[in-house]
Amino acid sequence: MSLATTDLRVGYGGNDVLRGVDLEILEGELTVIVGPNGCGKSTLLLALARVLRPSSGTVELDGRAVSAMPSREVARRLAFLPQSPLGPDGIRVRDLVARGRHPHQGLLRPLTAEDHRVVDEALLATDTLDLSTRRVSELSGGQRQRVWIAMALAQETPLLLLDEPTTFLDVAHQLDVLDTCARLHDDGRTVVAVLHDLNLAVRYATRLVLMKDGAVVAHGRTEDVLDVALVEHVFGIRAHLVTDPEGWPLVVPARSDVLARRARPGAVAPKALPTEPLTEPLTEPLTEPLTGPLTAPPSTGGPA
Ligand SMILES: Nc1ncnc2c1ncn2[C@@H]1O[C@H](COP(=O)(O)OP(=O)(O)OP(=O)(O)O)[C@@H](O)[C@H]1O
Repeated sequence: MSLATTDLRVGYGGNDVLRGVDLEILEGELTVIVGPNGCGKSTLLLALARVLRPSSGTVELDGRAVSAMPSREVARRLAFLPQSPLGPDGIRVRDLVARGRHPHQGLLRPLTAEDHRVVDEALLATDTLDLSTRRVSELSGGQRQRVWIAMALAQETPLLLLDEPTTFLDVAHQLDVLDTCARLHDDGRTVVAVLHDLNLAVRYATRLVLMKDGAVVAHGRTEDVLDVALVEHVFGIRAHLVTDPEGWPLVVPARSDVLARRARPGAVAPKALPTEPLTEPLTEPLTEPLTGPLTAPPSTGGPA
């Protein structure tokens, strides 16, 4: 299952957002697309999923132009979770997830036992089984997001395109969703996800795509692409590349000029976890209270 774009230009109302994107999504890889707000990540996914028609260039799925493929055939090969999916009014969780089976069902045929098994599996994988009789409209943002992911999983496609699947999720559920992506990848599926958390992207992606201003500025194996100068260029920030205690690379933004004026490094020292019951607050007060205006330049000029 390969997906590739050639000189892809696509946008809205006659204005191209993507400015000639050449990209190959390799089969069996977990590709993560990162880039600043408005750079065209969602637009790229919409074009890959055949929702947006290119103004020029092509998107090819297994060597065939997606624009020439019937919707049902595309839906059997790729599942697409958009950024803000909309479901029918009043639909319940299980019924929404079951809609993922549509490309596999005959016209007006009821769900088979196999369909029900796949729906159950998708609900289980996204920790939404206990929500199955609830109305989707009455769920929290994070619960709803997991239900939509379940629907995409129920489609059982070799290729999954997920636009910000971790939005609205607390950190534990973000990890659950990304672990699910990693498991799907381990099972041989091709996964493409847009993520905003660069560090989670680096942990989970086997391939990384960096976008800026409607163009792909770098793509390749995560370890080859990850470069602090590139991250600084793409996001317009200053950053440090460090290693976390488990050996993972970690991109840490350098403190902003505003933060640099607010406190000196070490003013609030991290404290080890207490072995005794807490008798005092975890945060230590500043040893020297701030007396100057918040906007005053640092007296020391920053860290030594
Ligand atoms: N429906 C639309 N009509 C007109 N312009 C649009 C539409 N959707 C997106 N755009 C514009 O296209 C550009 C790219 O948007 P896109 O949603 O692809 O960016 P993104 O990288 O996914 O951003 P974000 O990280 O904020 O989700 C932006 O300038 C945006 O304003």
